Amino acid sequence: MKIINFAETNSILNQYVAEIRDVQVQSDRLRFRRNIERIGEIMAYEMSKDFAYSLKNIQTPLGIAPVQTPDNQLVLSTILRAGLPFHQGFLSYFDGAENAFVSAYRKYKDTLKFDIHIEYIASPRIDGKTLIITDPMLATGSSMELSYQAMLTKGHPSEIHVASIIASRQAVEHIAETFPEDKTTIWCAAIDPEINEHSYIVPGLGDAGDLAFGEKE
Ligand SMILES: O=P(O)(O)OC[C@H]1O[C@H](OP(=O)(O)OP(=O)(O)O)[C@H](O)[C@@H]1O
Ligand SMILES: O=c1cc[nH]c(=O)[nH]1
Ligand SMILES: [Mg+2]
Repeated sequence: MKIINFAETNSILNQYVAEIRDVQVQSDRLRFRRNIERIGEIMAYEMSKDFAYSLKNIQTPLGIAPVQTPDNQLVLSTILRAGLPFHQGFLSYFDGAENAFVSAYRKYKDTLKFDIHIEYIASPRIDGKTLIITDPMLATGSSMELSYQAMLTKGHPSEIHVASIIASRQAVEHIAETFPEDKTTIWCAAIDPEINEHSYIVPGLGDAGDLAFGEKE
């Protein structure tokens, strides 16, 4: 399994990651969502370098221009709700992609224990396609794993890209154990060392869904 961690390279992306983590800045919801979207845009651009390309001859008003363009059939899937602005960032670049949406939420049994519930999936067939699953937070990795299992009811992709912004070390290990080794790549902007007793990433950024859209009751 390939793991691409953008924190290992200095780029402007680090500024956006710093802002979504920063308690003084992250409460500006518009900026929070836009930063997540911008990280999605940059990640999409970097990911596009991994696709398969072929030469097309493009008719311009003055002649024929040879251009290498990607041939992958993309399915851009996200996990509601925090995934929405991240998904939008990818979609701004991969505008021809098909889209899938999965709902996954933590149903608490008490303050510490919870199950992940998947209640909604809207997806095209994914057989032989490049599946990109976006979710800004990978804490335990369970939402990502169960969403992927739900996507498999729609077929088998030829390759899988798991895209997150902040992943815990534990989640990266969990994805490595539960996704097909030979066709999965994990893309993230940071790998944080731990999760706490509430399964929140530390230092992380807090609750991405609440920061983007407001607290749930
Ligand atoms: O790796 P896990 O331990 O499964 O946790 C990560 C999940 O938690 C967040 O969603 P959340 O459940 O907070 O829902 P929300 O997007 O509606 O806020 C996040 O967007 C992931 O989907
Ligand atoms: O740290 C975490 C864990 C789950 N969901 C979040 O939004 N943040
Ligand atoms: Mg949340």
